[in-house]
Parts: sequence; structure tokens; C-alpha cells
Amino acid sequence: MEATALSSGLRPLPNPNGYRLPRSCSQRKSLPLARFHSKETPFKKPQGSLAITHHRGLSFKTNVFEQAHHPVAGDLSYDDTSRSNVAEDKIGVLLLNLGGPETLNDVQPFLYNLFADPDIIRLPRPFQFLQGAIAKFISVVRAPKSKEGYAAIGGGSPLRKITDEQADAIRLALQAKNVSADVYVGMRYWFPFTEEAVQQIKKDKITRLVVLPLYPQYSISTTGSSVRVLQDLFRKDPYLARVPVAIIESWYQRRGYVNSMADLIQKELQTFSDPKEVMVFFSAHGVPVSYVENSGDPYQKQMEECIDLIMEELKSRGVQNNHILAYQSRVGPVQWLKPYTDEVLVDLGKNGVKSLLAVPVSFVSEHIETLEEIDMEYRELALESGIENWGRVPALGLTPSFITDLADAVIESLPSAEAMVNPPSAGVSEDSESSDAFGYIMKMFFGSVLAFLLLLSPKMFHAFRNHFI
Ligand SMILES: C=CC1=C(C)c2cc3[nH]c(cc4nc(cc5[nH]c(cc1n2)c(C)c5CCC(=O)O)C(CCC(=O)O)=C4C)c(C)c3C=C
Ligand SMILES: [Fe+2]
Repeated sequence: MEATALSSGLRPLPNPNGYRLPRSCSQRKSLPLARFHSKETPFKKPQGSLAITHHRGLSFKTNVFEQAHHPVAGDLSYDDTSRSNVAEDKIGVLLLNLGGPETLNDVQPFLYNLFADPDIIRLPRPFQFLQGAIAKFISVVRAPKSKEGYAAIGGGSPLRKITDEQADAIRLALQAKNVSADVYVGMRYWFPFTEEAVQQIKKDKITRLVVLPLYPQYSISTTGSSVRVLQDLFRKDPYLARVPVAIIESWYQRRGYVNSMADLIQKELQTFSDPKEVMVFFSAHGVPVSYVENSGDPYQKQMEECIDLIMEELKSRGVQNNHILAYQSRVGPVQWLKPYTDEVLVDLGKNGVKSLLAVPVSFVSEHIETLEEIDMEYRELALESGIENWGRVPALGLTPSFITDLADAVIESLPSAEAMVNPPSAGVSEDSESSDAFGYIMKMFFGSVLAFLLLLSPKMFHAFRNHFI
């Protein structure tokens, strides 16, 4: 697990895991940040545990190996640290997620929010003023196809409901471990937006916050984007700037997660008449290759490590099936991570694979890409390609061992929370505010004109349409 603390001028933001932020991000004012790099050692058996009890009855029982982010594992005592006493705190947990349209009318504005994200469509600096116009254009062009997908799964995304349930389950799991915390949901592209969650956190006077993105692996396009928004909000607000925050950037290595995934796979294999013959097919959401190759996104590496850990766990249980990893859901004209799920399915069918178990691995809730893309499109393609027996592992959702492990991750990261003490961008002059406003108006004007021209040009429309649907 890697926990990061938003904090005071210790180190600049730009190079968290050794990866480079996309230009759009690194060129923004960077937020000072202190980081605690921790690699949980998932295969070491715990050799001891540490109970930390505080006055007011708050008690943490935590495994010393999972305290790797602390300089001296096993020596941890909150009283020894310079950090404030966790027991005194009003603890908040903020779950970050993508969000999804709840009705078909939400689809186009949801897509607009997604494509307006500079971590999703990354434009060279001179063209960044076109972001809004391009987002408008692509969202309008893509909306009909996306709507068909959402219509096929009942008219909207189940993400909000599932994430709310996960929030409740994590709150209860924390309570069962004697940690009282309020759990919030902040979505990146739809309601409840991260901004709303942060307002509530402030209203509730939370004094220590753990940020838990619901993506096991880190990508610039997911966790990176959500955390950037959060940092912007914290930087601007004098109250939030002082709240100690710990960010759990990725957690695919945690035993609880790996074991829970292995449990689900093992169980689903038993539904086949000949479980040993089944190809375990991990299908991860893709990202453009440029994220990995040019910006150092750790997503692909983490994904591969994650699959290795799950397969090692299965092997240790005597499950020796063949497996493969492929990437799904590519959008737009650029190269995405390969191999592509649809191409691999066809190849496997051609090469005589008869039984296949699809395992969605980049996300922990059911969503359009499991319910529509995998269950409908890929299933059909696989059957057409010669695969006879098809199965799919459900998303982790509310699986108790998984939820308990997330609660543990929260507890383990609490001591590493640190406040951002830099004054929020003080002294923004009226001049710079008015020039910002002028720049904004100019961008909106030229952006709208461009979007209008693009939409009117049949040639441009068709070129874009072919790439984005
Ligand atoms: C780890 C998960 C995800 C990564 C990485 C990711 C990158 C990424 N996604 C798009 C474009 C779209 N994503 C869409 C939906 C969507 N994406 C994820 C997860 C990841 N995306 C989820 C869970 C969902 C579903 C939300 C829901 O409503 O259930 C969509 C909209 C759906 C569609 O039209 O297909 C788009 C578009 C890009 C461009 C990208 C990386 C740059
Ligand atoms: Fe996506």
C-alpha cells in the first residue's frame, strides 16, 4: 500500500511514484506534499501485532508489517510521533470514484465532464484552451453509443448506489474495529462530486482524513485525476489546508484484496464442468500507451504485478489454470495498452480454447464495462469465435473480506496523515484575477466558435465520429 500525506513544504508534488505527471498537471502550480512510500510485503507472514489503545477508548490493532510506511516498523506509538493524537480526531474517510450517469439524459453531460478532464484528454499547452470545446464535441458525438450501453444495463450506471453501499460497509467495518469514522463519497465526473463531499467534510469539522480511491491500481487518468482535484480544493481553503490527510494511492498488493479476488475466481471456476481446462482471462480497463511510455503511468506495471499476485495465490491453493491479461474499453484514435480484449478473445477461440472465465480487474464495482461490454459484447464475440463455455467473476462489491481489508488499510494509514500548512494561494491580486477572467472569456469564445465549426463540418464530424464511437 502506498500512503501519501498532503502536507507542508516538504517536497513538491510532481513526481509521486517516480512517474511524470502529464504536462497539463505538472504545469499547474504544484502542491507541497509529503509522501510515505510503503510497499506492503504481501507474502511475509505477520510475526507480531501491535495494539495501540488511546484514551477515549479508541483502539487500533494493527499488523506491524502493514505499518511499513512508518520509519521503524514495530516501534509505532502515536504519542511518539510529532503528529497529533489520532484518538482526539474526528476521522473522515473519503472514497474517490469515477461516477456514472444515473439516467440516459445524464449521459452527454457526464461524458462532457469526463472528456473535459485534462488527465483524460491531454492537449499540448498551446491548445489547452480548446479542452472545453473538444469535450463538448466528443461528448455529443459519443453520447448515442454510450446511451445504448447504459440503456442495455437498465438506463443508468449502478456506480453511485454501489459506492454508497461500500461507504456504509466500510464505516461499519471500521466501527467493528473500534474506529468511529464518517465515510464520504466523492465522484470525479458525476454526482456526488468530490467538491460536494469536501464541503460536507468541512461542515462536519473532520480533523483527520483518509482518502481511499476505489481503484486498486494507480493511473494518472483515475486516481491521479481525482487526487489532483482534491489537492486543488484543499489548497484553496484555509480550513482544509490544515487538516491532516493521508492518501492511499494504490492497494492492489494487499493480502485482503488479493485473497478476495482469488476466492471469487476459485468459486467461479467450480461452475464449469471441467474447471482445470478454463482459461482465466483478466480484462483490465485500458489506458493510452502514451500515459505509460511518455508520462510514466505505473498502471500497466501495477496491473501486471496484481495479476501475478492473484495467480500466485491461486497456485498456492492448487489452482493451476492458464491465464492471460488483456485491456478493454479503448476510446479515440490513439494506441492503447495491448493486447486488446476483443482481439485476444477471437485468437483464443481460433486456437481452440473452449472454456473461458472473464475477470474484471481494474475496478471493484459492477459498471457499464462489466455489465454491458463484458457480459454482452465480449461474451457474444467469444461464443462466435468458438469459445463454448463462458463465465464471469463478479466485481468485489461488498465482499466482506475485501471491505474489512479496506477498513484495515484506512486504519494503517491514519498515522501518516499530514496537514498542508502552506497558506492557500494567498495574495492573488485583483490584476491576476481580472486577467484570469479575461482569459476565460476569450477561451470560451474561441472554443465555442471552434466547436461550432467542427460540428458544422461534415468531414470533421465523420472523422471524429469514426474514432470516438
Ligand atoms: C481503472 C479504471 C479506469 C481507467 C484506467 C479509465 C481510463 C479511461 N476511461 C476513458 C473513457 C471512458 N471511461 C468511461 C467509463 C468508465 N471508465 C471506468 C474506469 C476507468 N477508466 C469506469 C468504471 C467507467 C464506467 C462508469 C459507469 O458509468 O459505470 C466512459 C463512459 C462509458 C462509455 O462511453 O464507454 C468513457 C468514455 C478514457 C479516455 C480513459 C483514459 C484515458
Ligand atoms: Fe474509463
